[in-house]
Amino acid sequence: MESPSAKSWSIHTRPDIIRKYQILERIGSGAYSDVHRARRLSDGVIVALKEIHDYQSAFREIEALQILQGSPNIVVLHEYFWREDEDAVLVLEFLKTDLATVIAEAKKRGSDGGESGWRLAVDEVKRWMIQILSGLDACHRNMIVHRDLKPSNLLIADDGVLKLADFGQARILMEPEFDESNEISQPSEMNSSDQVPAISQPPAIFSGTESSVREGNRTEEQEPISKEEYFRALDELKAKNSETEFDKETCTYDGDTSCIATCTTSDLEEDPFKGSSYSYEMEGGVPADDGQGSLTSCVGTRWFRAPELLYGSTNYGLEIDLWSLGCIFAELFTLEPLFPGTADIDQMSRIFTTLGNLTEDSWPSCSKLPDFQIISFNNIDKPIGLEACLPNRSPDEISIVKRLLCYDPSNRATAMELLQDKYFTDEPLPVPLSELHIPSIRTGQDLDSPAGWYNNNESDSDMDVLGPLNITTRATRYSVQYD
Ligand SMILES: Nc1ncnc2c1ncn2[C@@H]1O[C@H](COP(=O)(O)OP(=O)(O)OP(=O)(O)O)[C@@H](O)[C@H]1O
Repeated sequence: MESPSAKSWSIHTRPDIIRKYQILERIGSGAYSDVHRARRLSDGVIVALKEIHDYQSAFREIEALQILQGSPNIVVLHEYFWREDEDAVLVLEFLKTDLATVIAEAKKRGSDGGESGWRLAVDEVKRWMIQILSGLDACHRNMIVHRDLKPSNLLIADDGVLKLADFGQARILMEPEFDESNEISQPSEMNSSDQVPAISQPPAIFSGTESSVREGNRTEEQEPISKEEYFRALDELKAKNSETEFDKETCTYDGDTSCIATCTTSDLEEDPFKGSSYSYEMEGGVPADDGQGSLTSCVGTRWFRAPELLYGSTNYGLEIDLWSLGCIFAELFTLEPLFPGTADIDQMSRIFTTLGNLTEDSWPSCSKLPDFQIISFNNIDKPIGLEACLPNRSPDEISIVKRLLCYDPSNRATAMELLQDKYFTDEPLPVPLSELHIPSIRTGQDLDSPAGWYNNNESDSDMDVLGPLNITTRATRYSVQYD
């Protein structure tokens, strides 16, 4: 596969795009995408053109965004261009900044001796949290698991509206309930081969238009569903997943998408503690979401990755996003990443050091996780505890993070449940959007990726306090101990 940079010029040569958009500067790039700011010629509106160099990511992003259109906290997809022989180009609403920048700026204000010190005001934090929860609730109501939630994927508009973005790793776990009143209208000019939900082959010609973008069929206004209903649906899904027929049509190989490494036995064959092991991209393509209904554990960004993914689970659910959310909320409270692991085992060590060992007591059936028998950690007698990681935060704030960072995924609070938490109706009330501090720029760096962070920060790891780790390797098993 060509590198993104090798292809990034191609958008300038696409007549279908330059006929409608004046391409301005490149504003960002991800593992498999280049993003340009552009002006829509018809009305001068500024948009973001996201050129995706990977078929699977493009497919996933378009599919998820079409389902979620209409949800206020999801990035708007205006239209897209996709021809068989070219990269997909998504026309997205342009969003000036992101939550990583909000956190970085607040931290900078603190270090500059600003009055708010090293924290975001509680009423602002609440407004950010509500928006993130609303966006995630929309995803989960549609059985879409985002799989890469992190502050830099939470984009922010000028008016303070926060939107979940970067759905390149998203998966639809099952079709949302069919609701006739929200039936998707296809544009008259599209024939059946153009219909995105049926993508299982490389696209013929896709040029979605605003009118083709599916109305979000479940939004915030919908009736809350109970946790029981939610997990019943999930159980049904998992049962369905185990049937080999499941998902044959839509499950294909990730290939070399922006897959972030997980703790698999193959990782362990290399030294997992190499300080520079920040290269997550899989070489040669890893079979992922294997077409047998299993999902890949190779998703997300390490710091926000749930324990079940670190242990190689391929049968996970929406709850992996809830773990990421717990990490994001903790970071909003402290302005520091909660578990900034330098490698997957270091990631696990940080989690266990804080929350205690993962055992059958904390998560019945955890020993069935694929890599559970392969890696063993020393017994941690006195975990640090989340309270210690969230100094000077209120019991309600700590409780919210605790409700998300549960080992047993079924114990994690859903986004909908958290939206009803009294924390959001207690004083101080969330500020109106207009009172949020919106950074005027984006840091331009993926501050919540290990590479970005380590380029910019001294390590203040709790592991430094604990001393170096000892790793004992046995034939197929790793044992991790603290000195
Ligand atoms: N709608 C948008 N408005 C403004 N900037 C955007 C928008 N979408 C993406 N960007 C910018 O482009 C960068 C890359 O986009 P994105 O994260 O969606 O791509 P990716 O290839 O999926 O990234 P990753 O490697 O993090 O998975 C973002 O960090 C952001 O700076």
